[in-house]
Amino acid sequence: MSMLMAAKSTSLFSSNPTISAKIGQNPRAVRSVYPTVRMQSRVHRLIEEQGAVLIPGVYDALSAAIVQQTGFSAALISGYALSAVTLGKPDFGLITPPEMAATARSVCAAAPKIPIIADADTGGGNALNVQRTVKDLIAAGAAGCFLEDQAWPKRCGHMRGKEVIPAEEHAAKIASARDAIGDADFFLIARTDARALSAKTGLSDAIDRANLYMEAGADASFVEAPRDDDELKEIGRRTKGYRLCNMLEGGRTPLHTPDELKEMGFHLIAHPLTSLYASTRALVDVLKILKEKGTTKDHLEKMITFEEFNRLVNLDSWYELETKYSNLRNALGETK
Ligand SMILES: C[C@](O)(C(=O)O)[C@H](CC(=O)O)C(=O)O
Ligand SMILES: [Mg+2]
Repeated sequence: MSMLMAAKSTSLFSSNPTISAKIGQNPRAVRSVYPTVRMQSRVHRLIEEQGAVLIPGVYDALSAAIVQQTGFSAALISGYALSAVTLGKPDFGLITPPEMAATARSVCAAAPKIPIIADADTGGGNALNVQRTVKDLIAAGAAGCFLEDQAWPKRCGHMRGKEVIPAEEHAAKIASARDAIGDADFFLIARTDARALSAKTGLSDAIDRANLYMEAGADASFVEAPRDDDELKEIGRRTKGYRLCNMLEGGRTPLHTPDELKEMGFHLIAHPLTSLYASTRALVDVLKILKEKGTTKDHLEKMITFEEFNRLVNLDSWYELETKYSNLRNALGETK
């Protein structure tokens, strides 16, 4: 747990029937349920150190190990990418929370030095389901999650045909996630997909939702799929607290560097699909060559070498362990 603990989060929402009742009558009553100063998590610390944290997406242990070895200070497990590598299917609400938690376990083990943020999609149902989902991710070693306000089954934020649940219902899910987090070192990112719902009011609805979710207990907001730089800047000006910006190659939002996005007011810069799209491109290209030519002998530059790959998975350390225990076994045999 972080040494920078500023103040413990207080769980008033579930324990205070007056507040619960008020929230039932008036969604805005969720305001100030949580104190603004909460425990400093690993992700808070990174934001404080770097201003804007660049976070590539991963989808399995190997991609996570590569991200860590490349020197990134955090990674996120993309639901889109997990659906692709697990099922070979689009991000259409097909992946379940236990599948994400199982992936989080192997990803966190493979990249133990960096915080891992998991994509919790809609949290697996209502405010109660959210608690199981968040606790499973914490147990898996994750350092945070996204929780979005799409109706289930959800779909990728840059695809057409999205729907959202009422803002107050998602605010209650955020408050429930905050309760489930308790004192754990876990950063909660509330995402809204409302921008896509109306050309006229979508952006201001999304900004209002982001602010409501912050008041309900999120650590950062994530307005999905803004369409241009003016929208990015407006989100930076009008939403409270920390903000995530999603950089999807081929998506609706223009791509920018972390410095440019920091200038516009963003603190977490997600690149969820860079690894998936790059590895898929590489596979498509090299398999085409193999199919056409029947051999890769003139195209070895398309692949990592045997030596490089073995270094990546730290093969030497396994030889060292093998030697250590076979020496021990031999030494024990000699003392008989
Ligand atoms: C970030 C995201 O939730 C993911 O699953 O990676 C996706 C991907 C993307 O379209 O950027 C999403 O935005 O829905
Ligand atoms: Mg997703």
